[in-house]
Amino acid sequence: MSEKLKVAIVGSTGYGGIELIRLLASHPLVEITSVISSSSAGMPIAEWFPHLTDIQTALLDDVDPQGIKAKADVVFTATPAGVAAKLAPQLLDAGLKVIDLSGDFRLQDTALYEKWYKKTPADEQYLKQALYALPEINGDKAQGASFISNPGCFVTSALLGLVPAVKAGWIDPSTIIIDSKSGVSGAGRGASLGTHYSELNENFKAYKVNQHQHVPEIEMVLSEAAGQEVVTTFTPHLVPMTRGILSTMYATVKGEHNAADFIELYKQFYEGRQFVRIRKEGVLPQTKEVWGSNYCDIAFNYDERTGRITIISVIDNLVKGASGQAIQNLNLMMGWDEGLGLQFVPVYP
Ligand SMILES: NC(=O)C1=CN([C@@H]2O[C@H](COP(=O)(O)OP(=O)(O)OC[C@H]3O[C@@H](n4cnc5c(N)ncnc54)[C@H](OP(=O)(O)O)[C@@H]3O)[C@@H](O)[C@H]2O)C=CC1
Ligand SMILES: CC(=O)N[C@@H](CCC(=O)OP(=O)(O)O)C(=O)O
Repeated sequence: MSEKLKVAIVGSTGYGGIELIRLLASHPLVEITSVISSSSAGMPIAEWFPHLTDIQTALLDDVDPQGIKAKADVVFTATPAGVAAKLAPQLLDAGLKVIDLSGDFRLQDTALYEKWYKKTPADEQYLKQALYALPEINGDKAQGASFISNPGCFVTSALLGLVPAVKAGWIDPSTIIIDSKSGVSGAGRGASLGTHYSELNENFKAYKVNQHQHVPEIEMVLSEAAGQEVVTTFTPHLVPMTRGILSTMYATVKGEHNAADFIELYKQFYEGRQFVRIRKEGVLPQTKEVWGSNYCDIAFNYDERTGRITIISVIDNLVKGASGQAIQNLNLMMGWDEGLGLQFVPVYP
């Protein structure tokens, strides 16, 4: 058998990094050769995360681009906003291929990044090198890429549900409203006031209404699909569950199209793609039905009284919303089947 591709993970002790380790452990063509930590180098990762005992026995490495290059060919950066903006250029200069899970390279417009992320943007020279890749929408461009920017979790759930209808001109893009609910692992592993148990348990709240950093990313892709500038209303919510995003999208239908027509349109659009499943009419998706998997399940309801379509999508934020999608992008980058190492049946119940 030919040698496996060597990959490294920066941010391996965070939720996205730990999920990369879980998923890549059964990837047939990939070997994790370095797990990296900015705060705990030298420590065995399994000591911190005992669920990795006998699975990932390596010691955590330093964040050292040359050292990473000595061990790996591809590196995932699963780091907080602002970190990859500085680190990815060093990794690229060291000769590594990079897949960044953060928002640092998703927006080409640096002023837009500064406005929504409130961080210093990446150097434009490196921004231009990044390919923003949502596999089912523009994944055909990923093969041979050296630097991929992975989409956001809310963004993935919203765009997979909206792009086919926008591209077909079946909905009025100016009427789109996106209402998303996320499990708390979406906020990462770090403790914060808003995410600890007694604040979260038995609670349900909206946050960053029309101010979430995913707004410009959603609008960037919808505008391209529509061929005109699209602005949207986006409200994220935090739900007291660990994993999962459910997005409900509303829009006014243009022309005569009912739910059955939408089902047919989406089936055609996603034909041959492994990870988008279109539901039968009346079978609404639940987050549990994609838990631990790379699937995005989508359903439709058309209301004749209002002329609006309601589109509901579910994903696991840590898989299709982050690490699974990053591996799907790695597969496409390498020219492999996009589903390699990702064909998990959702965990149920
Ligand atoms: N959680 C989710 O559902 C999703 C997350 N994302 C994005 O992916 C990225 C990672 O998210 P997530 O794993 O949840 O976040 P976490 O906060 O759980 O983990 C981030 C990790 O980054 C490491 N880190 C922090 N600062 C640095 C630094 N200066 N240099 C190198 N490493 C650093 C930390 O580990 P250490 O101290 O060991 O270095 C930490 O464990 C974020 O940008 C997030 O927005 C995107 C989609 C979904
Ligand atoms: C529940 C929760 O807090 N979710 C995170 C989404 C994290 C994410 O996807 O981060 P990027 O900015 O890298 O896209 C949030 O709302 O900020």
